Amino acid sequence: MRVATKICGLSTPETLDAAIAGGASHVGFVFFPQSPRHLTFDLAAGLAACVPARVGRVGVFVDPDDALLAKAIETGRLDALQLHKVRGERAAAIAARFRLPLWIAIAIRTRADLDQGRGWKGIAQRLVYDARTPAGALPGGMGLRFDWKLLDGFSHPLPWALSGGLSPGNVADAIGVTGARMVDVSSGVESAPGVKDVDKIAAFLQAVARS
Ligand SMILES: O=C(O)c1ccccc1NCC(=O)[C@H](O)[C@H](O)COP(=O)(O)O
Repeated sequence: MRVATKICGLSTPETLDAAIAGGASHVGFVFFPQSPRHLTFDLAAGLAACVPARVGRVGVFVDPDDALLAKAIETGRLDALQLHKVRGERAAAIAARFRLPLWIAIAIRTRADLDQGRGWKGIAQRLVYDARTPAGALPGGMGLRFDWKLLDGFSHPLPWALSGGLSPGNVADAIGVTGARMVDVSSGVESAPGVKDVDKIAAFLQAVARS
């Protein structure tokens, strides 16, 4: 079965088209003003209108309030919400109010970090294993990877995606080592922070399709 791929942090029609044409299963729209990939609601609306029904639109948020979520869901026509730095109770309230699948980002540095995933059963639909970033840095999109061997033998409580520091050059290895059925990339398909590169997107998706 083909490995699903989310290309995250898209912000132009050309790079969105490259992701869709290359076979991405999901595209990620970031709603976090501190990020170089942050989308205005107008931009999100324009991009969302170009995404076919077979491709999922995932909104990426850092501890968002309801007003941001409501506007982003409406303009970005979101199919799922990826949440960073959100506690269980708050996430449950978001799920109850907005009735969309939750993808929870788990920041990984040690094997013990993986265990946090167990608390999300019954609240989230997917875990996104990403590398823990330094204090004060963005919680994602930093091109940092964790030790994939930490996933060896781990019994995953939920469907999961592998994220953090993936690139066209290492994604096949990453899939081979971890057995991931879904991968997520942002800076590995950029030429500068926030600037996606159509050739890198195509190369990444080709590498995934070959694995
Ligand atoms: O991408 C961002 O700017 C971002 C900002 C704040 C929270 C999350 C963010 N991205 C989340 C993602 O899903 C990225 O694809 C993931 O962290 C992997 O990024 P990278 O290591 O650059 O491939």
